Amino acid sequence: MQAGYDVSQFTIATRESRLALWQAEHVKALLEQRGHEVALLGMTTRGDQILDRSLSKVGGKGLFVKELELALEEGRADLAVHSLKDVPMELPGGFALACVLEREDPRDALVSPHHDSLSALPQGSVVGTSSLRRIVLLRALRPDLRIEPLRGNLDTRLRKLDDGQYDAVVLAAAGLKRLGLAGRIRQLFEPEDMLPAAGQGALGIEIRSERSEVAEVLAPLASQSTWLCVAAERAVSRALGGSCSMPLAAHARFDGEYLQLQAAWGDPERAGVLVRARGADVIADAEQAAALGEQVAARLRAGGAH
Ligand SMILES: NCc1[nH]cc(CCC(=O)O)c1CC(=O)O
Repeated sequence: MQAGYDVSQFTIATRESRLALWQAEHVKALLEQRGHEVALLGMTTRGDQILDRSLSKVGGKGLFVKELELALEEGRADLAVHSLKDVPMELPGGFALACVLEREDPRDALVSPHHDSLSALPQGSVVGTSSLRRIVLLRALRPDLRIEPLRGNLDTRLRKLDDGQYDAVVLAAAGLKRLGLAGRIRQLFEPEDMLPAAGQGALGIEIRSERSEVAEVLAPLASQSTWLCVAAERAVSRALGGSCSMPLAAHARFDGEYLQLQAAWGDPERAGVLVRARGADVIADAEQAAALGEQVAARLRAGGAH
């Protein structure tokens, strides 16, 4: 144990969107069940403030985590809870992903006031999303749709849909379910049709690497099977230098022995160019999972991804 830290009491740094607060409260409750005292430190990040431009244009995933990392660095908080999908592949020096919790539904969902599925949308309907991954995958399924930018937290996106600005929007099922909004889902896309982003649906807990006593407290919250899946998914993204400006999808399934990994890459410059690759192997640890991810990334590259 390190001097100067009280290991029975923890502060969680969190963004203040309803989803981020739900996720932080979830981890708080899990730690409290184990007898720890936990406080939340809410903060606004640059990613929450910039709502008029797509993430890929303003600096990517790191925008949501930097302020939280500063709080960890300055000792104002001991851990930060993130949607793993928003966590960059390489953390800055001194920070570590201590724990990944069991994944919620990793699928994308269609929400629409008047239509039951993507295929039921009339020709030329307006679909809202700013995710480059969702844009290229939607184009592959329905080239006739008009895809319009949509940013903001979940509540903002649903409000814009309800205001009539879009015929449908595509959102992560996990966020909707966590906020009690599962009733708004009209269609859950099978991963084969709309391959999820690396880490989608999983929560990751970040700490300062030197705080091994915090890592020990978090260890019992971890899911080994989710850890192996996201190790493979994130390795695909890391190998391709993935960022928000690259349309990239990676999704793994693990049956306790065998890990199946699928990935897709779209050309940001040339609409319609979509490369898919897959791989599978018996996997026993995160290094092997990452190696499988690198293999699948190499297959994407061989198919034209760069
Ligand atoms: N990029 C924003 C974001 N980050 C995590 C989630 C949802 C929940 C998750 O994947 O854990 C969302 C919303 C969305 O993509 O619809």
